[in-house]
Amino acid sequence: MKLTIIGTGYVGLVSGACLAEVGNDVFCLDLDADKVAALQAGRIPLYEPGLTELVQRNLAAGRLRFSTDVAAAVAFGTLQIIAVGTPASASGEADVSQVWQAARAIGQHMTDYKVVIGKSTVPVGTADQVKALIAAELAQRAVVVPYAVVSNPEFLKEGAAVEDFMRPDRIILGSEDERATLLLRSLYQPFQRNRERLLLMDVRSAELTKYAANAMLATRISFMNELANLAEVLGADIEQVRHGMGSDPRIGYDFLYAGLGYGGSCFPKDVRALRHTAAQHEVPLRLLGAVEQVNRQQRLRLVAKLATLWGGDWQGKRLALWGLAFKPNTDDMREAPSLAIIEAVLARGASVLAYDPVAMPATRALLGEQIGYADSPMAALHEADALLIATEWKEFRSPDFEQMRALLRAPLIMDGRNLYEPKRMRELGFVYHGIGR
Ligand SMILES: NC(=O)C1=CN([C@@H]2O[C@H](COP(=O)(O)OP(=O)(O)OC[C@H]3O[C@@H](n4cnc5c(N)ncnc54)[C@H](O)[C@@H]3O)[C@@H](O)[C@H]2O)C=CC1
Ligand SMILES: O=C(O)[C@H]1O[C@H](OP(=O)(O)OP(=O)(O)OC[C@H]2O[C@@H](n3ccc(=O)[nH]c3=O)[C@H](O)[C@@H]2O)[C@H](O)[C@@H](O)[C@@H]1O
Repeated sequence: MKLTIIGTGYVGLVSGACLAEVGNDVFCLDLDADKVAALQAGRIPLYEPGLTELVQRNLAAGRLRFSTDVAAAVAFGTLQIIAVGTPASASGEADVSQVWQAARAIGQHMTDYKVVIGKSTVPVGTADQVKALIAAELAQRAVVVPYAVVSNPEFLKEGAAVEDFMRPDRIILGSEDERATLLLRSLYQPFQRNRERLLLMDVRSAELTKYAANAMLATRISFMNELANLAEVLGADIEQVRHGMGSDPRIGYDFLYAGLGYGGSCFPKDVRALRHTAAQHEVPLRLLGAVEQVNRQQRLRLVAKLATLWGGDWQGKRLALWGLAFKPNTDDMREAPSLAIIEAVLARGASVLAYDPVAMPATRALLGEQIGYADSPMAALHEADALLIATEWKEFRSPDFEQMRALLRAPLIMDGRNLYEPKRMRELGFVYHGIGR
């Protein structure tokens, strides 16, 4: 099939590369000329396991192309997949201006049947507005061209994006147009393995499903973080509680890890956007208000603990920080808990020496030399008064504890991801604080 992806960010690039991999002819449009030039040369502007090989292979095979040419992009695909950003605006509302821009471009240039597919996460009603915007552009041009608008939200996770796209748990399709539904069924047929994974529903329900899923996962995380704080004062261990809870199939093990709160480009903005939509319709989502509040506090949980340990005396202290990215296997720093931690530590007058296997360039672009960057986890410990772990990268799981103790000025570990066994750490001579244990 010939298809166009509008917006070649995380979702657009992964979708485009995966759809090309199964044999489609894919045209990726982006307005960012530098990004497009890099992609044309096979350079990927983000860190995502497996993506570089996938893009290079499909570029070489001629199934994948990158361009800034809007007219050519609209002319190319029968399917026009909108995957532009929908960041939070100051009020928390999703800013859908990039979606409007994409819709207008389609209306301005289309000359034959198009299925416009909303893949960006957008408030309920956006597909209807996209439809109206295209209609207005066609009216302006005084032409009649048939088209359908459907909703097909994306559920991939950063760090496992290629795998998630290639083997989705489910594909949500909001479509009220039979011809469009048939085309999308055949587009996704190669990704369905042994069973039907495509759930067909009306457009508004599909748009809401995306927010509902992210809000539910964020709720589980805040629930566990709040419970962890209780476990700590009760002398229980949240890790053991997590195992006990997860073994009930009605609860399940996924997304029950207590930690430093959720970050990333989606949970924070989507929870906010859903609350905003609800408030607009005077249906307050009280639970989600608490989910956000718990999350904000959780990011600084270990800084607050450090404050009780260090008292008011932070001047001249140095914190070693392992992990900057909001989660492992990505260099994405959007809403990373590490940023809130760094800000609080610097504000109190201490310094930070950080190490992250991939996110240091992205952090430097944001923070410059406000913090130091180490070449290795061990180098970050040099003359540090404590180590704080903010991201559970695999390479932090089994370090040389003897060497760590020798390097740290004080053997204090604040483990925001519960990587180690508290008892063992104490036996090794560390003062060890995890989350909820
Ligand atoms: N990042 C993720 O893991 C996931 C994101 N989503 C949703 O997918 C959408 C896209 O997210 P990301 O890929 O992270 O965004 P992003 O910000 O990484 O990429 C968006 C891209 O669109 C381009 N763009 C903006 N306006 C354009 C236009 N009019 N024409 C062509 N290109 C344009 C930008 O230059 C940028 O490269 C958002 O709605 C997000 O909520 C959904 C699932 C997962
Ligand atoms: O809409 C989106 O963009 C995506 O948002 C999340 O994906 P992502 O943000 O890439 O990463 P997650 O693995 O979900 O982690 C999000 C945050 O929650 C935290 N988390 C996750 C799981 C857990 O048990 N505890 C926990 O604190 C992570 O550390 C991270 O900061 C969803 O998992 C995807 O399904 C969705 O498509």
